Amino acid sequence: MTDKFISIEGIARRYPGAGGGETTIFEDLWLSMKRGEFGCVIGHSGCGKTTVLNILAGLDQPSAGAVIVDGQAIEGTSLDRAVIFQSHALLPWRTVLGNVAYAVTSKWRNWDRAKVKAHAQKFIDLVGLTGSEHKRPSELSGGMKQRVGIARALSITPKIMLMDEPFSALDALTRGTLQDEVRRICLETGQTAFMITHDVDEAIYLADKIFLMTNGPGAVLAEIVENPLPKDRGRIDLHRHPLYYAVRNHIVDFLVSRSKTFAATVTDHDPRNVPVVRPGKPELVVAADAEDSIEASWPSVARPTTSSQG
Ligand SMILES: Nc1ncnc2c1ncn2[C@@H]1O[C@H](COP(=O)(O)OP(=O)(O)OP(=O)(O)O)[C@@H](O)[C@H]1O
Repeated sequence: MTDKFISIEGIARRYPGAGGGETTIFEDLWLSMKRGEFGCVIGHSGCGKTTVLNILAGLDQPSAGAVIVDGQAIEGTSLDRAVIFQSHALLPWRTVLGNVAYAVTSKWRNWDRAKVKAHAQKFIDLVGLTGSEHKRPSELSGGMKQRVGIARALSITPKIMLMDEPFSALDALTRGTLQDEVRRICLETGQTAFMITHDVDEAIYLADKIFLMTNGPGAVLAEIVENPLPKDRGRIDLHRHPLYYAVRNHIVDFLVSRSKTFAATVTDHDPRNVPVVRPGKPELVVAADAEDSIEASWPSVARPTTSSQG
């Protein structure tokens, strides 16, 4: 299937360097996602993850290349693409309801107050904040603020939800609960999501695809890991799945060693055909179209298989 809902096509980002030259953060980056997929980007600090997300959001422009979303090249920001940052960025003088309603009104300017309120309330309920509608951000915990950010993002029914380490400032318990919420909502609503994380387990729990970037400057998308765990995985027993360590070890090994040595050791890397890796999955899959038909046949652990993202 070649349904590219998001298509990042050969983007680069360069900045003026010291001494009049240029620093290339990343170059010739190609990446695609299907509608309803959850993608996570993993890579070391400075490789350009936030830059890629900002370009997708329309907050930054690539020095080369283009980004196509739902068949249209993106130009600037759009209510089709909602961003959730690490810091919640709520309006401090507005209540929970006021913050969400503000976003709703910016999308549907001709809606009357009752309609805006009912719509905002639906998303406040969805993220578990029923009863806190009239609290201001200063009266909320970090996790609650982030829930408001999620409700606000979802309330404008974006085509893509973009998240830049949304849970990294939260304690482990709250982070886990919010991961569960985001996963549930994305599965229930078919939301397409693109998220940056440094947390390997978070990526394995949430993502369908995990994009591995090498170290910058001059970073490249080295591999796309297709999550071999079943869709109905749970956070608590994730580590008990027979394929869990295969996928986890693969990603950790990339971060610990291959992300640093990639440029020197992989001489035939084709940025347009980045290897798609399925750790632990048997060597059955060749074409993306064939995947659905074999999806049910999870085996015991085998070695990783690769194809190309096409
Ligand atoms: N406006 C700018 N001018 C010059 N360099 C910049 C600018 N913005 C970002 N950079 C550089 O681009 C590189 C990539 O930054 P980016 O924030 O995208 O990395 P990241 O992978 O998200 O890092 P982290 O994991 O630490 O958040 C960094 O080296 C950063 O210093």
